[in-house]
Amino acid sequence: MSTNSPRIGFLGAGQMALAMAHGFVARGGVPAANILAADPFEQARTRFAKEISGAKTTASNQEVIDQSDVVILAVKPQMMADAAKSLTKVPGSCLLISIAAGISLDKLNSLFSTKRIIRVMPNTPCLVGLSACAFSANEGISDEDVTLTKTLLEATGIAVQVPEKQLDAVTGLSGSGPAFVYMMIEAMSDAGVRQGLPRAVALQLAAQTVKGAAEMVLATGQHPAALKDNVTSPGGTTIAGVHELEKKGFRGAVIDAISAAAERSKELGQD
Ligand SMILES: NC(=O)C1=CN([C@@H]2O[C@H](COP(=O)(O)OP(=O)(O)OC[C@H]3O[C@@H](n4cnc5c(N)ncnc54)[C@H](O)[C@@H]3O)[C@@H](O)[C@H]2O)C=CC1
Ligand SMILES: O=C(O)[C@@H]1CCC=N1
Repeated sequence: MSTNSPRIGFLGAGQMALAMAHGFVARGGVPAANILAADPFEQARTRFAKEISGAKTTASNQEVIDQSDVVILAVKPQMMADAAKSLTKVPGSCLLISIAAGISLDKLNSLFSTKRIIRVMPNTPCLVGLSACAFSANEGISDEDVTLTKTLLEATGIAVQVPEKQLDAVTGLSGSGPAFVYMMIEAMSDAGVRQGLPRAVALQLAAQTVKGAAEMVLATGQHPAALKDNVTSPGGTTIAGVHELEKKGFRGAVIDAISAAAERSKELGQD
């Protein structure tokens, strides 16, 4: 993307802005000099400038809007109205991309007085090029804006377009999902330690097992249940563990966790 690379701005220079900017520069061919991030907190600006070497920062949201072709709205949902109020005008030349959980396109249209807006739900693995992003575009958005958004997101991993009504479910599944998987990895490595493995060995084996199992699902296209059956020998070790997980309601707990996160996303949109 380096020739005619867009100038990319961020309102909010926190975790997600850093993860996405890193992906754009490392894998999207966006020159760091094309990135400008605004944040009211000096500490956040300093960290952003240090981690995205060559990027610029400012305390002024309007400066970002005026100097960018694409602006990622990367503030917490509760701060979105304040961020919008800090702007005098959003020029038509600027495409807005909101990554805030729960905030609908309708709400964003009214806050920012523009309809050139796309709503995205990314996740933190943007940082390592393995994000799972979904997005929905405002009615009337041009194909060029959709293609540009998809190209930028694909520099951080994968990007799928979904109807907006599915974005709360996406938020529960892949937006919040990394946290649930980290808990699983932590629990697996604790179990290894309990069985006598050194912590570093247990953690490495747990993380690689999750990565390898995920890759098997993606690379083979086989149903996870079939892949599970391949691991599960008659009268063997795996079925003993599967029985414990079923007794403890593992599937129900995962379904409830993702449903609770999706419900919270809906609530955030109504606040
Ligand atoms: N952390 C995650 O895993 C994910 C977060 N998101 C969404 O991304 C957004 C950002 O989340 P994080 O990066 O985790 O939060 P964060 O708290 O790390 O970053 C937000 C930044 O916004 C700044 N800020 C506050 N008020 C501002 C204003 N008026 N103008 C400009 N900047 C302002 C804060 O100082 C902070 O540095 C949220 O809306 C969240 O729903 C979406 C997907 C995943
Ligand atoms: O916890 C949150 O609200 C954000 C949105 C998705 C992941 N983190």
